[in-house]
Amino acid sequence: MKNAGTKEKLQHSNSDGKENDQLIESFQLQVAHYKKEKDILLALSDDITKVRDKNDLITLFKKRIKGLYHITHTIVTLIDYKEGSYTPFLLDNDGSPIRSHDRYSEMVQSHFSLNEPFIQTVLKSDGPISFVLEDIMDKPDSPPFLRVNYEKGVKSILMTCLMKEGKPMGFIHIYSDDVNGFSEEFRSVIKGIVPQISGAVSNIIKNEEILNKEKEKSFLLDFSSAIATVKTKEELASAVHNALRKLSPECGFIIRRINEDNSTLSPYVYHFNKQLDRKMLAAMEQSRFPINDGLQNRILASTIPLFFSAEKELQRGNASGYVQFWKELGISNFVGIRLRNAETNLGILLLDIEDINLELVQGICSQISIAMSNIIAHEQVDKKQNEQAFLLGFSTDITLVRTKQDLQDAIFTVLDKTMHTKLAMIRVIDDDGIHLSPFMFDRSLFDNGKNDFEKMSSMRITVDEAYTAQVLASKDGVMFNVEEELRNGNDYAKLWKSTGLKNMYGLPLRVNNKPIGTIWLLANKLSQLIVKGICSQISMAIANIQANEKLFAYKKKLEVENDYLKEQIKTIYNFAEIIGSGEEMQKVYRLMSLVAESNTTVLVLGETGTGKELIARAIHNSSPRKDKLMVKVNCAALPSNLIESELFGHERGAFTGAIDRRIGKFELANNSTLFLDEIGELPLDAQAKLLRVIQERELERIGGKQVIKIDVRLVAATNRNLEEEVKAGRFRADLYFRLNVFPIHLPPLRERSEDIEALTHFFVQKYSRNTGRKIKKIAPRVIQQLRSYTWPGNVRELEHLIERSILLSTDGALEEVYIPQNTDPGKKDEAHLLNRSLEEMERSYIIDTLKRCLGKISGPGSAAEVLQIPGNTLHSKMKKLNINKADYFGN
Ligand SMILES: Nc1ncnc2c1ncn2[C@@H]1O[C@H](COP(=O)(O)OP(=O)(O)OP(=O)(O)O)[C@@H](O)[C@H]1O
Repeated sequence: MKNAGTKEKLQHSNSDGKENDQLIESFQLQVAHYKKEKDILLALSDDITKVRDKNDLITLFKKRIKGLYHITHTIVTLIDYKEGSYTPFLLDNDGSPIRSHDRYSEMVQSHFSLNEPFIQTVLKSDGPISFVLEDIMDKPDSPPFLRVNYEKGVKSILMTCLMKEGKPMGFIHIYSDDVNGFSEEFRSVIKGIVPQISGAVSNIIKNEEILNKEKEKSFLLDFSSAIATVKTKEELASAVHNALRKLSPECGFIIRRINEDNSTLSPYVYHFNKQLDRKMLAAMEQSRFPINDGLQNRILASTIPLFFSAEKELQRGNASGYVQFWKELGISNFVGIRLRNAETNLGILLLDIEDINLELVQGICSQISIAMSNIIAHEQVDKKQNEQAFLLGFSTDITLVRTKQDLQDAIFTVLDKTMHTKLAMIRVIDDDGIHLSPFMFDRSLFDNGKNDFEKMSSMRITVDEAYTAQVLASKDGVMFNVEEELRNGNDYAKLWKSTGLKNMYGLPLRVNNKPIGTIWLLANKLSQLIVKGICSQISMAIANIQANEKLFAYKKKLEVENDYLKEQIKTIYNFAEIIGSGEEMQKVYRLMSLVAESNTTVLVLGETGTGKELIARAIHNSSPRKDKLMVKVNCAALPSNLIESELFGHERGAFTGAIDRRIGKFELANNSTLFLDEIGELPLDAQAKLLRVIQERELERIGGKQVIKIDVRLVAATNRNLEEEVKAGRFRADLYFRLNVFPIHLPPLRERSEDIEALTHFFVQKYSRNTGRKIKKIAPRVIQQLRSYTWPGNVRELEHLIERSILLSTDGALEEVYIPQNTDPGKKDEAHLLNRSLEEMERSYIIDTLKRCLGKISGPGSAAEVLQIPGNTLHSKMKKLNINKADYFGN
């Protein structure tokens, strides 16, 4: 249009030379103008091609365009079609007046509507379009930035669309403080460079996207390597905090974990940059927030992060205290994302953030989920190990339990201190099999409800009582929720409630699968493993205490009926082959007579050579099983690889070398007695197998499939201190329990020197017969010598000594015995002796001798005779050394 007009003018002014000259001049000016415009365009387009990022573009506006034309500032906005708005993308407004406007930062962050008439005009215009601000700024719907500019002295604006693939992608806004600030040339230049600037902006956006993607990738890589080393909750909290800080410095977070009840969530780890009220925080940490609160359940069900407003949640009626808490902290909006490993929901992540990069947060969440599953798995393993260690400790404590008081101490220590659990009651089933009597309880528990407790604990209930029956019928016990029971009208629950604990656990106590009572524990929570372990230990201990109590009662009774029983022992039980009638052996006979006829397991304890096997045989021979042979296993003599096959037998081909089927000792002893000699020597793995067979009273041969029921009475013997062995971990506590049902202690020979004479006669007779040397007389000196020796090898040693001495005897008389001079125990004593004064040694030697001579000071068989000093001398020595009757008859 412009060119056509100039040509017309040229043709009209041909007649007038001056006018013509002017025209030519004007034409030349125009041409010069176009040339300049073209040069500017060329130079600018050259510069635009070099634009790589936002800064380059800003420099282009700031330095190049501002250098050519008088403008105040330039802004590039981008269109968001989804939102129907446009928003600032790039600002060249360094020295511009509007920076000092109050609403400047608001403008920079605003999204302006695409629907308003002003911007619609720009969109429809073919090329740059300018406006005088005063004309348009106050029209309804005009964008506020027009007025903001005007208020800072800006007068006009030139706008043009940036295009991408034939569609507007944004706008260039150019401002001037002159009402007619935009010349034709300027418009033309801007129009000329718009396509290139559009291209440059597209490239910048693309580059920024790539850059952001790279940043995300490296962020996630950093986070994943930080989280790979996380082992504890604390480390997880700090890894998440460090990562989130990079995304948004003020971002607080909380991870909640789904509780074992599967219906609530509790805080797991968290971090807030706010000042938190400690009390509130502690309350929050303890809380269990129901999953189905309309927020947590939505997060857990959603594959994508969800945005929430605290205010709206409260309006909606979300009753979970945490929303109010968050609001009070000043958190108005937050994002919730589920934490899930494989198909399992672990918990949720809540972020105090308004704007998030979805992909990034999802990446973070999957890393957190993995770390969390690992930590939980670790925690579970630790917990199991602790529980097992705890049970082991408990089992050692229980091993030492002899009395009710011991058991009470052990239980209270363990339950109260370690498990935060209270023993409400142990009831045991009476002999009638119907009633249950209170056995033990923690009185302190019921301080608030003393009367109720007295009333209830004195009640003798039966096995049919509803709660007891339910517990006895259960496999692993029943848990009663105190509140629920209270609502259901359970009379006991009032009492339970007074303790402040949440649950009552009723558990059956069983020995050999036979119910012996119930135990009632109050706790907030109890682990299955611990409950089971403790119950079986306590059951065993109660059974042992009961057996001991019965034994004690029997003993008492026996003392009263001593004479009668002595007679009975003689007539009914034939322990003829056992020599010794002193007080110590009488005690042994009494115990034997008590247990012989039953099927009770007997544990014979005593030093080597004290006659344990002899006692075992006597018990068998006095039992109803006497018609079958007693089967003996020497546990110390079994090669470890054959123990199992020896005890339980094997099938043909069960292992290399198993050519034939073999019947084990257990099977062999069916309906008879199995004597397990030297049981303390049995290796631990064999102990476990033995325990199983004893418990279940059935076995399978190695390599066999058939379960064989056995009816075997067990008698075990050892010269070891099994309690010590249990403590040292060499003997299983549970096996010890099974064996220690009825212990019989055999006294060492040195403690029953009153039997030495009878034993000597017995062995002299036995070996006279065997060797054909008839001994008619034993010198009294010999007996004295034998009584004064300590007999570390006990009766066996005496037996061998007599056998040897007979061979060396002459003339049918035993005049001499060859007692060893130095024995090991003597050596042990040496060190002890060296530390004692001569007087002390003399004193204790005289007391020992007096004891052995049953207090006889002078005359035949007396201490004076043994010491080879006159009786008077011994008397005066005793006086000098202050030896009284009580010293040698005291114990
Ligand atoms: N009171 C006794 N009367 C008669 N003989 C006895 C008596 N006590 C032990 N003996 C004899 O002493 C020897 C050793 O006894 P036994 O083998 O029963 O002892 P033990 O305690 O089982 O020994 P170890 O612990 O070494 O196996 C046997 O010959 C036994 O007959």
